[in-house]
Amino acid sequence: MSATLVTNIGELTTLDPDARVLAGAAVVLDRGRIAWIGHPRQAPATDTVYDAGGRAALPGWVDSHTHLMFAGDRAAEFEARMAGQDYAAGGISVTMEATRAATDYELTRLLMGRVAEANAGGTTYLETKTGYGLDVTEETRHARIASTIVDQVTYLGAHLVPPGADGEEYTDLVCGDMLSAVRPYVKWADVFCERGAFTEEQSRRVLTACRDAGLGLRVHGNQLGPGPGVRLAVEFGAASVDHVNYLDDADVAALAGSWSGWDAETGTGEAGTVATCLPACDLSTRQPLADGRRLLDAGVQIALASNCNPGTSYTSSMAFCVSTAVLQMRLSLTEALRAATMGGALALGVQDQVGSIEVGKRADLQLLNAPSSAHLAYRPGMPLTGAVWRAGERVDRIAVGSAPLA
Ligand SMILES: N=CN[C@@H](CCC(=O)O)C(=O)O
Ligand SMILES: [Zn+2]
Repeated sequence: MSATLVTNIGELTTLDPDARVLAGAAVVLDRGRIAWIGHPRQAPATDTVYDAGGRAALPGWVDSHTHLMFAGDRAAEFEARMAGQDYAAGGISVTMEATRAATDYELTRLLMGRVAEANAGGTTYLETKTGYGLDVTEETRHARIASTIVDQVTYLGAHLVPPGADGEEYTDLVCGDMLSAVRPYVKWADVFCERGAFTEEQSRRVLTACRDAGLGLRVHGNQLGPGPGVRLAVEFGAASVDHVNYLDDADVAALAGSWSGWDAETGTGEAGTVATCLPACDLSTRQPLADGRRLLDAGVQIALASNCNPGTSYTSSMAFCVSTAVLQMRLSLTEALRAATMGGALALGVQDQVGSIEVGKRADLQLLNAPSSAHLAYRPGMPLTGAVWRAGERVDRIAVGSAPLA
């Protein structure tokens, strides 16, 4: 792989610990890493030069919460919701049926198409979950396929008790044979702790078994109403709790307390539980937007993620999440950019590798078709992604769609 100089960058938002924003900068990408940052006139010689033409550059998005391993869609459910029906966890079983019926080839193609779409929108680091298999064979198949395509895979056997199964027996399976079978392919485990999905007691069993199996933990919590998800996540030292739409003062205090050993100035210390806000999902389910402002003001580290899935958030656009966070959640642009990059990296435990433009980190960056990153919120919905490099390679030019019609 040859070294590339990206030069004539109008505004370089590094999101490094000093929050440096450089005017008229250049970056060298070498062997998949960021090798140099500075003034174009001092740049070392490279094989390739890319003239950014005064465009803005920033780190690639880190999307720490997706459910990309699925077949089929649920447009009819979406339309019914827009006509007034509430979202219910039971819709997951519709996707389970379609996904179980898809071949390995079909699932691989669908997942690769979705990753390509995300890359083309500036996402360079992706987590995805299982959770539409819901039996030992299918959860394992989905985890195996996903592990060959995305950066990190999360085991979500505890997404829904499949139709016809007994909740307690199914929880035993999630904690037993299913966990053993998926274990080689996953780094994290998650549980949907919510009315209509898994109870506090069942969630506790899942988190205990998965922790004992050496997996890092995350929780879907407080999405559809107040509940024990946030409290459990903090108690178990989960890396993140995601959704966080309905929080009481004790939930916010627990999350803030988990960050007491963290130095926000330097971005070092003992990480707590990241609160992951999913604004695209909140809009698509007509839930109140997660109160990222309140969480930040309390000292909680937050992430923004797409939650791309066919039920509640069929978009992988992190730019859309960033504009919504600024326009509707009252985050500053810098707070939103940080949450969509370093916040996601923290939630995935890879803050030393990705999430900012710093020498030594993976060469993940995006150029905007705009002179400053403010345009992401200033011109919402516009096609602002210019060029995207992941580990030093361009990934924005793959013409592949995620939803083949035949
Ligand atoms: N809340 C649980 N899981 C997904 C929705 C999955 C679905 O409805 O298919 C979510 O994060 O929103
Ligand atoms: Zn989710």
